[in-house]
Amino acid sequence: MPDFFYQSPDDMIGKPITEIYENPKFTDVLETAQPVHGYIHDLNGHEIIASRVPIIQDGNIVGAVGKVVFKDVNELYALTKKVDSLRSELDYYKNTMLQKNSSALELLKGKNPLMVSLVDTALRVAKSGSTVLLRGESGTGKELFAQLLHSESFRRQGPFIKVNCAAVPENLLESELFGYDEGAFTGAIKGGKLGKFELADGGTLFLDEIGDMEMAMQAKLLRVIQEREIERLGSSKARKVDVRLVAATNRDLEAMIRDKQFREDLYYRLNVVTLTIPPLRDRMDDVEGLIDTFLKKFNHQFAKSVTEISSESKSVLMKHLWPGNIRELENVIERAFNMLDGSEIQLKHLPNYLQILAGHETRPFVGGALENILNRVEKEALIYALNNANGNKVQAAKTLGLSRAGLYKKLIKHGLH
Ligand SMILES: Nc1ncnc2c1ncn2[C@@H]1O[C@H](COP(=O)(O)OP(=O)(O)OP(=O)(O)O)[C@@H](O)[C@H]1O
Repeated sequence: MPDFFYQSPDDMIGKPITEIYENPKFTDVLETAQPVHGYIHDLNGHEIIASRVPIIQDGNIVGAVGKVVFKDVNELYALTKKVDSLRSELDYYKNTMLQKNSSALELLKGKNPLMVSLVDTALRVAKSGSTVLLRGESGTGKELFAQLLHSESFRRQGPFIKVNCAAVPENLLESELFGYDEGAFTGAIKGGKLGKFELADGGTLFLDEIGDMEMAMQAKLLRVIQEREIERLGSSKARKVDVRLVAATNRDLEAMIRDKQFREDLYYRLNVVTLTIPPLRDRMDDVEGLIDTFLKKFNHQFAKSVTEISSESKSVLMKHLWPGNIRELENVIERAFNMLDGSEIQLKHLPNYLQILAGHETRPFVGGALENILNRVEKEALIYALNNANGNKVQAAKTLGLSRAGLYKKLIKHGLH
């Protein structure tokens, strides 16, 4: 315990506080009667975190108490770092738990031959430690594959850290990935901050939506992949990191390279092993199994016992093209759980855009001229995207990869405006 006052208690008792140490702040509390918690304060050369609280008797201030919460501000910074790292770990375990205790492997095992061989390849690749690029439409299960690559690797005891490159503002991504040293920039937390690369040391770093990373950041990432070391912002010290990289995207990276939006050299570094996850419409033989998985998951989550799904509903689910893939199917089942009161999912528990399929004899892509089929599919995708975005056209346009004007044109064409 540091000596804050450089005097013995006997020398201090009974003296005015202003004679013990220079602290006009402490006397504030006697005047304002307002408690202040957790402020950083220089106490005779020690940077502490303290609280001050008034003592009030019969409505009058009779004194005040000051309490040192952290005797050295660096203790708090160390704690913040620890919390940061624990939070990341917690996210990973929470996610795993949310899969209702099923491992990624259990979930990904399906009937579809394409998937069976993909999971087989993933299991082999998991052990190698090579960088993996996961490709596939949104909602196909790329993150689940990333978890599989981690949990089946020799790094499974290490951390699994995810960064969504599209969700972190461009100017923050660098410090998010590489961290920073104290004083790196205005507003930087004292004591610095660990980046995700360092947090993932000994484990796996999952870079989701890598196609949304800015070119300048891509160059920095490339350097880290090549050197296997990072430099925190504001530091010139290189730090070795032992991280297995898994990246994912639903973007057309090859087209982006042609448009000079994605670096070719980074592409080759990431593309050591590529796993392309098929869209759900190409593996309809897995739909039934997935429905069962989600029934179990939501029975558990909602404490219900839904055991049936009407044949009409089932046939609609087998007919739909699932532009939102497994995420869409999962949402549809979750929505049904919110609607039903009995133990059977019926047509009325499904969203409107699915109910209208009940009258159709076939899937939209069966029968007729290709142009008509594409039109039907397009219309369904529009309805789905709008529905999923709660009618928000800007968001729906973004999901569909259309400009706003482009979306309006298509809505008019299908009479959906
Ligand atoms: N085989 C599966 N069994 C059960 N749930 C699955 C399966 N595959 C995916 N899911 C679930 O579907 C949802 C979407 O999966 P995930 O987030 O892995 O997709 P994604 O391809 O990474 O999507 P995005 O590109 O939008 O990030 C998640 O809730 C996931 O748990």
